[in-house]
Amino acid sequence: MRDGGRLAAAIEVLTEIETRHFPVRMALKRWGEGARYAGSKDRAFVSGLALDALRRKRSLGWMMGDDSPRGVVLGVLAHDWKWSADRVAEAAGEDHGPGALTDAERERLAAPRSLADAPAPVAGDYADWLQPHLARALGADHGAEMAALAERAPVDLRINLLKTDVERGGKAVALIGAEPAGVLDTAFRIPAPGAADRTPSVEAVPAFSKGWFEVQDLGSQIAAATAGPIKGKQVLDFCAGGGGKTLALAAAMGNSGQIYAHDSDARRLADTIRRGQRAGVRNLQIRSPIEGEPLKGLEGKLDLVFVDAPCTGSGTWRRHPDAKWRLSPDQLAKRQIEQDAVLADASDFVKPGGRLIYVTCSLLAEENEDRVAAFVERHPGFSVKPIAVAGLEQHLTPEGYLRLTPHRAGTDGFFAAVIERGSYVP
Ligand SMILES: C[S@@+](CC[C@H](N)C(=O)[O-])C[C@H]1O[C@@H](n2cnc3c(N)ncnc32)[C@H](O)[C@@H]1O
Repeated sequence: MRDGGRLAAAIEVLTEIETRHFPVRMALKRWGEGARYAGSKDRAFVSGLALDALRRKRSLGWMMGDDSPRGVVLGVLAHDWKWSADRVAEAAGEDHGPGALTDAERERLAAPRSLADAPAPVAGDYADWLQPHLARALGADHGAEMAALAERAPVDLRINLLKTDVERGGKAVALIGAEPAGVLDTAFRIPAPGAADRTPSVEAVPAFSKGWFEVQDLGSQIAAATAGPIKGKQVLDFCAGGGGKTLALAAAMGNSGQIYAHDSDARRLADTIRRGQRAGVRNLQIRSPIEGEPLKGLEGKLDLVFVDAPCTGSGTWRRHPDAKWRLSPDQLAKRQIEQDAVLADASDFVKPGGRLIYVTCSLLAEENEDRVAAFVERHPGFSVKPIAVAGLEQHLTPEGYLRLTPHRAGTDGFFAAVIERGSYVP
């Protein structure tokens, strides 16, 4: 495909998302199915362009004086991808392109409106209603944090110590451009690809098939690391989903003790079995809701119950930029109700003296500190225990919670709190 056709395709995908409310992955899939002539480079170009447009929809719309899919796509090319105005004009005017530039578009490409005059939610690319929530959670940094959240994300890898060591694993992932990510020895990073470039297909390398590494955001790896030393322990991953944290916890356990993976959605656990086998995990039991009462008998028995709670995912908007435009105040309120319920349910399984770890990939205090406060208020037998894991100090709040944000930590946004159950049982 020539560039003009690729631009037109990205505009078509964004229009489908706007008018039919499709998630971006589905809109891209539908376009791809109808575009058999498109090669892998074309697909990477179109998806990169559509995702970048979603990341900076409001700020680029402001700069271009046009927040339609076409206006924002032209804005990405000129202001993010740094194409010259002539190159944009040439591509737009090609056969199968989105149509020649208007005089107003040429003018805005050459002299965009200044973001210094834009309201904070426009400059920071988020919905107006989120302003007080983000200002509360991120304080004076919130402009820089939202700018970082509108960037492309790197690909982070976790070396799996059940199958290899950091040295051998590190050499294997160096072949796909990964370098140590910092914070954890086992974390490696492939920088985000630029403009129309593709991320290397990490799952195609032999070391991946051998289970030597997992693809996992550094923030998610650090959230799992808040568990500290857990060799030989009884651990329940209460919201295990596809198993990202389960596998990280299992690696820390070194196949000693027992890890149970549970989720209220049985379909989400299906992948966890396969992933656990590839990763060499031998102490994993899947507790699926298909079994009726999957956790019966574990009440009050676990050393650690890990709750990777359902949340707005506001910390992951670099990877899922369409989700930030779908989030509504109603959904935020609904997630909080679910979080209170899930914490209360999970707490039944913590043994006296054991720990509950509450994690979200949200930046919002309403889903984080507020939920922990509400839980300990209703459960007097539990109290917050400041996280004390070596190497994580710089990412802790004064209360001892983990708070990761894209600008400060270079990760997805994550929150974690350790809550201890008192050892006295009346
Ligand atoms: C953030 S995701 C988990 C991601 C997963 N831990 C990982 O690292 O890949 C939250 C999960 O919570 C599950 N969930 C929602 N409500 C639940 C409940 N009441 N009990 C258990 N799991 C629940 C969802 O099905 C979803 O898989």
